[in-house]
Amino acid sequence: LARHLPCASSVLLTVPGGARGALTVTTSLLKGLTDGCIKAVGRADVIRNQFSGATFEKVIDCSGKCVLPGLVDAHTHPVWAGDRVHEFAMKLAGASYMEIHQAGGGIHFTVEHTRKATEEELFNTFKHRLERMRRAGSTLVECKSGYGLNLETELKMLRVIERAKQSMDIGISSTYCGAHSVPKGKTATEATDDIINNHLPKLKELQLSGEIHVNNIDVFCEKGVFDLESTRRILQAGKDIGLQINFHGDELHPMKSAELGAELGARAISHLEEVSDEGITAMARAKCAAVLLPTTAYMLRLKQPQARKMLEEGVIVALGSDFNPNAYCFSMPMVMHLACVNMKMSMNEALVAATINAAYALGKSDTHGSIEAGKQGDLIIINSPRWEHLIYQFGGHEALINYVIVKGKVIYQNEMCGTMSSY
Ligand SMILES: N=CN[C@@H](CCC(=O)O)C(=O)O
Ligand SMILES: [Zn+2]
Repeated sequence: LARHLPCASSVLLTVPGGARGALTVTTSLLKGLTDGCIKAVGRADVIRNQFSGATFEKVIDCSGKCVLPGLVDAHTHPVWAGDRVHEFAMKLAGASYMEIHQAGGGIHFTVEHTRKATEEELFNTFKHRLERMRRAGSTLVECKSGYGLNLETELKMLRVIERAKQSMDIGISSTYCGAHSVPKGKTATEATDDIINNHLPKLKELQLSGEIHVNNIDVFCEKGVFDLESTRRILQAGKDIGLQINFHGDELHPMKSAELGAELGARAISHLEEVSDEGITAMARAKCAAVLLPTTAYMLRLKQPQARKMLEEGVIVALGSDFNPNAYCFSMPMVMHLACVNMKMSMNEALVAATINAAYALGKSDTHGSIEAGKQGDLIIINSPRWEHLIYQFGGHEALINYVIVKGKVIYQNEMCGTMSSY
């Protein structure tokens, strides 16, 4: 069924844990998704023989199309109320991200609105955003809390994420990000103590009772937000209750976040525009993934993270949309395009970063991120015989993504894709 699969990239081979893409597969057929998992990948004739007695609920003819792994978005902030389009105008007029933040806008603005919103309102907008992400090809998404900053609202956000995890056909890795900003009225040390003494024990209790299932702990390690010492304390306390460390670091100022993350055994660090050379070496050695966020560097006109140097040094480079009220982008195809043009990644490297390496950043590369027998059947089908069109057609994915399949179930079929290829 599948005519083309993406070709291998050397980056892929650096992924530890035996994770590989479908990229060594020279097959022309993929068939037989049951129990949500891929049963076999191989040549058409071999698979036909192997499954000659089997029946299929649905057979999709992929002649002239490409089958790719579902895209993995390794960094999003999708639960919030109140947009910040007015701040976009301020930034275009010259205000910096930190100027707006320090004047009480930015994250603080969103916190004010999110605290006031009901759980139902937050769930409805979140659901709609996840649907838009799926239509852009994402089948596994990391979702953060972080617009509550007090225990009550952080838990409200985590419950909303949990509800989507249980009820929607999309993979979610959830992240507690109570240290996204220092709440008004508290110092960073007071906020750190509150998180360690109140938030995390409650989280542990809810994890144990099975009410929520949080995967990662996050901190915004930045000058004027949480310094290195507070970051260390929070991340260590999160690790102690079983969460994977996955945090914001070295974005606007060099903080030695990468060095800290490598030392603490972080699974991933995001942003890294200001990472040091030593930080890059430490991340490569510690197999700590770098989650690069091209939309943010673009939107805020930041210096680009050094993707090429990271790749050359063997860092596992992943990509995320960073969807949030500052960077309003749902689309991993757009993110891959920006990564290629602005960060000088090749298209193969960008695809690897948006699939298997992003899955690695979430601790899920054994089950997600590539087309392999035994892995979860998360796929997208592109209406073009060359998969590179997904990146090349900037903003064109709406007409290119023909099907989105999660756990072997078609969850989106695009009526815009007729009989003609979209190229
Ligand atoms: N840098 C910190 N957090 C977000 C921005 C969140 C916001 O501005 O609301 C980010 O990853 O870009
Ligand atoms: Zn972020």
